[in-house]
Amino acid sequence: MSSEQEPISIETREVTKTYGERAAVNHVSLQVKKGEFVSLLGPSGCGKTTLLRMLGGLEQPDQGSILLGGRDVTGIPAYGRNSNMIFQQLALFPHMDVFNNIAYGLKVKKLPKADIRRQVHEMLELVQLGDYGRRAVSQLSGGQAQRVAIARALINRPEVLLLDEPLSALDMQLRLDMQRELKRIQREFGGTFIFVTHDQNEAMNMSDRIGVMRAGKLLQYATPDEIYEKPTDSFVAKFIGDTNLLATRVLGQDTNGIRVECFGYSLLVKTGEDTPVAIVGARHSLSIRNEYIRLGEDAIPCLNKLDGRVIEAVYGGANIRYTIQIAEGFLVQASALHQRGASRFSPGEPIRIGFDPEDALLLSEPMLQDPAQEEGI
Ligand SMILES: Nc1ncnc2c1ncn2[C@@H]1O[C@H](COP(=O)(O)OP(=O)(O)OP(=O)(O)O)[C@@H](O)[C@H]1O
Repeated sequence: MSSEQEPISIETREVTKTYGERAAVNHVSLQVKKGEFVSLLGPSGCGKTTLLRMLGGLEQPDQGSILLGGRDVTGIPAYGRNSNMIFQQLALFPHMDVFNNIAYGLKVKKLPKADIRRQVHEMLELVQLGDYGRRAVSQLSGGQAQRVAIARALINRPEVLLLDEPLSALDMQLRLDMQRELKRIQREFGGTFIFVTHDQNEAMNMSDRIGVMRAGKLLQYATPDEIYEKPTDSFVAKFIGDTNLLATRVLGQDTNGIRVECFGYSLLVKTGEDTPVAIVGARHSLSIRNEYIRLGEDAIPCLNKLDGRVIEAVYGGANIRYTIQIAEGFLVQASALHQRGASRFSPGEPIRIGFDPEDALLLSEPMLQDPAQEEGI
């Protein structure tokens, strides 16, 4: 089946929401397929929560439309939609036990008691809290409370479950456990989940697709692999993973690739389907992931080689992170696997670095400034 034919769970078409003068969400179009786990990722204030709230009917767009299960639900409030939402504050009913918290949605629908009991038990099994039905919610750990909130949100079998940073209040270890747990639940339940986070690792670990947002715009919507390997612009490249963005000028193009100039070096870059058309003299950012930079003897076979000096070497367990100065104002960050017996380089040491054309990506827009500094990330 082609991706065009796969059923769409939820879709936005050119959705815009403005507060005062400012578009919190600006002409965003995206499609989420049934059974997908999608993350909306971006720095604080980029509009992720506003978009999620519009998907759930808690806010209404000023422009554009939203389709849920193929039906236009624009303008329909949350209670009229077959979606459900989990927030960072879980808001479990404190006076009810776990069973009754989960059963609530079915009781409102006035389902027969036996059906409610059976479905609540199925949900308790799904979230691995089989014996906790009679437990007061005040006696749950943070992770258990999360599971109850998930079970309560799923019991009505929503077309889509919307999650607004539900793990951000948990400590690191529990957060990692809950990431795995949430993925397992989503797989077993077979539902569509849309998850808001500003944590790139969380988004990379969990998602089938990630929507990267900035200042209300959806910059890129693709699989974690694609976003990492083929970011569409310097903001995405910098926000996901660690990368060097070099300011370059196109010298020319031949069958081997595009040749660019950077601080007096002539570098060869591979052309790909997304590579911008090479116009001689045009300025483009070149993105090279820190881990794709080879150091010392490893740089010898590389087609692009530069000479510099180690400024800093930071030991990080599995990796060593080097800052290398190639020229005044030209610093490169490299991350080398820390293996027993492998060469290590010390601050002050001259060093040769290299990279192959296919390990660098020429981005379509010129580098004006460091996007990470601009956003304060
Ligand atoms: N009810 C509102 N009234 C006025 N402005 C709002 C309102 N809700 C959000 N905004 C503004 O819209 C922009 C996007 O906010 P939103 O909460 O969607 O961002 P976010 O990416 O989820 O950020 P965070 O990660 O900090 O929650 C921000 O500039 C915010 O101040």
